[in-house]
Amino acid sequence: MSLATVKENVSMAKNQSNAVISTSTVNGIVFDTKDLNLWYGETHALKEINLTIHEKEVTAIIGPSGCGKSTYLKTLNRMVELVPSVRTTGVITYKGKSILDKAFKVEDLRTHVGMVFQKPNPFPKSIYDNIAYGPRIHGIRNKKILDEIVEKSLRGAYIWDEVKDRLKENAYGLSGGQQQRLCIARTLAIEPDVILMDEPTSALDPKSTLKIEDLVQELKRNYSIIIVTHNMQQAARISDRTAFFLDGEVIEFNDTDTIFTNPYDKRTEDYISGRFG
Ligand SMILES: Nc1ncnc2c1ncn2[C@@H]1O[C@H](COP(=O)(O)OP(=O)(O)OP(=O)(O)O)[C@@H](O)[C@H]1O
Repeated sequence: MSLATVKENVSMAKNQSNAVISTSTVNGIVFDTKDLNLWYGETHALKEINLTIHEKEVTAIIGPSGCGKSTYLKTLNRMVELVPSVRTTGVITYKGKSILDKAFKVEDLRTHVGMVFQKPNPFPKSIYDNIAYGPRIHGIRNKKILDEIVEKSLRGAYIWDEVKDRLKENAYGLSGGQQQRLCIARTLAIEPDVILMDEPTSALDPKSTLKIEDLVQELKRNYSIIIVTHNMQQAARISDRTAFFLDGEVIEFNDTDTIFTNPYDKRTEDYISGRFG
């Protein structure tokens, strides 16, 4: 049984219990955020956020340090709930279903929404086991199927040729750039729809950064990608739409060309031209 079949069965079971994750988007929108506010204790970190994330596009989130970029990203897979003092108001829908509802199981959400972090964080396991980890959790034990998933995921993250002869070696033996592509492959192995990337290249050298940027361009054929970046050139190079955050608010959200060539808000212009941040 493939991972896709396992997920389909889970989805069908959910169907019967009324908490469905649909496979199709509503008007090509994967995530729709309406009037989202978030507080960490007394800190009002997100203020009236309204944003739509479109299918099979790259959406960049830019803005100065502390403006709420990572917080927003982490609301989309509900990782932010790990902070005990967090409180939210407003609505986020994923393919039409409200994900902040308690009825929406966070484990289901995370099989559809993968995440790649700033620092590559492979498990202290072999390259093979890093990729097979998620599918095994989903109950896949068949060696042939696992082999196929491992190869497909590593190919998908453009690292197969570099590691195919050393799958049994510990992932810590890879370079930083290779580790980050391995982590992307690990995300692909759970067959998500959406990949969240929180400054995925900030710990990498320019060559590895370009490889990840090329990879993102390839991945958007099959996935919707949301990337937080401090690197303005990167946002301009690889994204279709860009949201500019400032002090917890979305100041401007538009197609990337417009944001970088003809922003309507002076604060966006000042930020992208390096006057602050
Ligand atoms: N776990 C937390 N507990 C309390 N406050 C937090 C927590 N995480 C973030 N904050 C606060 O929320 C605000 C937004 O932080 P966030 O990390 O989302 O910003 P950011 O734009 O991603 O910053 P950076 O670019 O520096 O990573 C900041 O004021 C920050 O101090």
